[in-house]
Amino acid sequence: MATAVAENAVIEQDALVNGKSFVQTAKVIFVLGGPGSGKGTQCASIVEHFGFTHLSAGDLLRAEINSGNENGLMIQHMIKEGKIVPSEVTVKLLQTAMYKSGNDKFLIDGFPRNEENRAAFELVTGITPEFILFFDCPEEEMERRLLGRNQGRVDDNIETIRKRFKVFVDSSLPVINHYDSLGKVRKIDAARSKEEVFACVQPLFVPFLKTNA
Ligand SMILES: Nc1ncnc2c1ncn2[C@@H]1O[C@H](COP(=O)(O)OP(=O)(O)OP(=O)(O)O)[C@@H](O)[C@H]1O
Ligand SMILES: Nc1ccn([C@H]2C[C@H](O)[C@@H](COP(=O)(O)O)O2)c(=O)n1
Ligand SMILES: [Mg+2]
Repeated sequence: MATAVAENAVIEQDALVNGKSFVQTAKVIFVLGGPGSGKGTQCASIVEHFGFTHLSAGDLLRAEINSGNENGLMIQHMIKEGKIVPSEVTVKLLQTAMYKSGNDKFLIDGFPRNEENRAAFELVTGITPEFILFFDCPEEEMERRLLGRNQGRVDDNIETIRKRFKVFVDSSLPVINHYDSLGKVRKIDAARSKEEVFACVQPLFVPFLKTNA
């Protein structure tokens, strides 16, 4: 409870930065793609070259499990089952992380995962994404990568992986299609090497480099 109050204070305090609201200055790119398509891997390279803050919704939720917070057990269960955690939890975590970062350029990885995520983020933050970076990869390749990832994730087992694939097709692809209808999707063939994928990603971020002019 005390933590929630403190986090709200951070958000309210930071409503204006240099006379501009955070919403007016923040640049957000949603990074989407199936489980194992390489979102986290590519985000790490984008951060290195373009100074974005990388916020993985999955990582924030996993951190919450270990924080002793009241939602921890619920989140753990949802992740083990490959299900999507209620938006009010995830949006709050993202919002807090954005304000705390002090940055104004964000890669939001693995979010929005469904229509509820999308609508809640837009309603609560008022932020419209610059574009959606979509890593398109066949399931067989994603499955191979996830089974070889070896990071001790409770959801990197074949049973949960199959559930996550189904949730991606049923709930996440419609969100990508929604943004596509608005002309906001930048689709990348993610079935190639990490370097080849990044070579396609890089030009999309050049406009976000700060110039001295
Ligand atoms: N282009 C690639 N070629 C081969 N392996 C890759 C490629 N990109 C990432 N990987 C590997 O695949 C695994 C999954 O990558 P990563 O964690 O970036 O995927 P993700 O989309 O973030 O997955 P999740 O949705 O489960 O978090 C990692 O072990 C990573 O090293
Ligand atoms: N918007 C989100 C993002 C993630 N989760 C949960 C459910 C996912 O299977 C899990 C792992 O996410 P990943 O690290 O693969 O991006 O986290 C969610 O509920 N809502
Ligand atoms: Mg990831």
